[in-house]
Amino acid sequence: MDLRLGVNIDHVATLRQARGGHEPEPVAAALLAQSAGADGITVHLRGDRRHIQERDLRVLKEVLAVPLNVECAATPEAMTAVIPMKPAWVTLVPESREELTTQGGLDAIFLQGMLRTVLRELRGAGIRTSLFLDPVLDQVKMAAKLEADAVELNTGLYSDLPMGSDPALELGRLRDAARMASRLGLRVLAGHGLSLQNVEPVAAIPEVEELNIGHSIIGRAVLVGLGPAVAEMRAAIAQARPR
Ligand SMILES: CC(=O)[C@@H](O)[C@H](O)COP(=O)(O)O
Ligand SMILES: NCC(=O)COP(=O)(O)O
Repeated sequence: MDLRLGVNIDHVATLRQARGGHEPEPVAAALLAQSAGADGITVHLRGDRRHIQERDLRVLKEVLAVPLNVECAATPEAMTAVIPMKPAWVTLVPESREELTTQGGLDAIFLQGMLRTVLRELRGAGIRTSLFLDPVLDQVKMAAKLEADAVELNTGLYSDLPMGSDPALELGRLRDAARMASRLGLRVLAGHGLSLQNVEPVAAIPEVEELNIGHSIIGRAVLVGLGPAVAEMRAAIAQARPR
């Protein structure tokens, strides 16, 4: 199975918001990433609107040829903002205002009642759904029970391992969760904190169809340009999973 690369462009918008102006333009970044081989574009519409804005979703939806995946919290406010934009995918993620970045996956077991309602609303609007989950088998089983289309396995714990520590346990959890999700008929994505240095073992998990990668690609793009940064990541993935 080919491994798709979704490029998250949130941090182009973070830089724009730092000055409150128009530059850099995240839509231009998305188009450049698309030309450089991104199979999809991901944006996270946070409740505090610290980076991506509704206007970005509107314009991205209009101009992109590849699927748009919008990450957001499972709140009425987010649904009101996102559903009318009709992105191809919505990924529900946990969110808290104080966090620097997403801390862990959704607790789909604890939140099952609320998630059932939100997933039904998204499906009713013709939007495919994904849950951002830690690689925990019971969480994956709940995603299948809730009839999500996909899970995105949180690679954050793996990515945050201190340099030199043994990644076997975290990679084992990711492999087991990916196998379980695929067996239950869910599409399997993975992401958070992936970089050129750590992507290969995750890309080698056969059930994973797509990786969503943002911060490291945009960080690299500041140095080498966005097209080369996307191309480098594609090459790293291809090494782990030859087409
Ligand atoms: C859910 C996830 O992993 C991404 O949304 C990531 O959090 C990027 O967005 P932030 O940089 O705003 O955390
Ligand atoms: N869902 C993960 C994502 O979109 C990108 O996360 P990161 O690479 O910015 O950590």
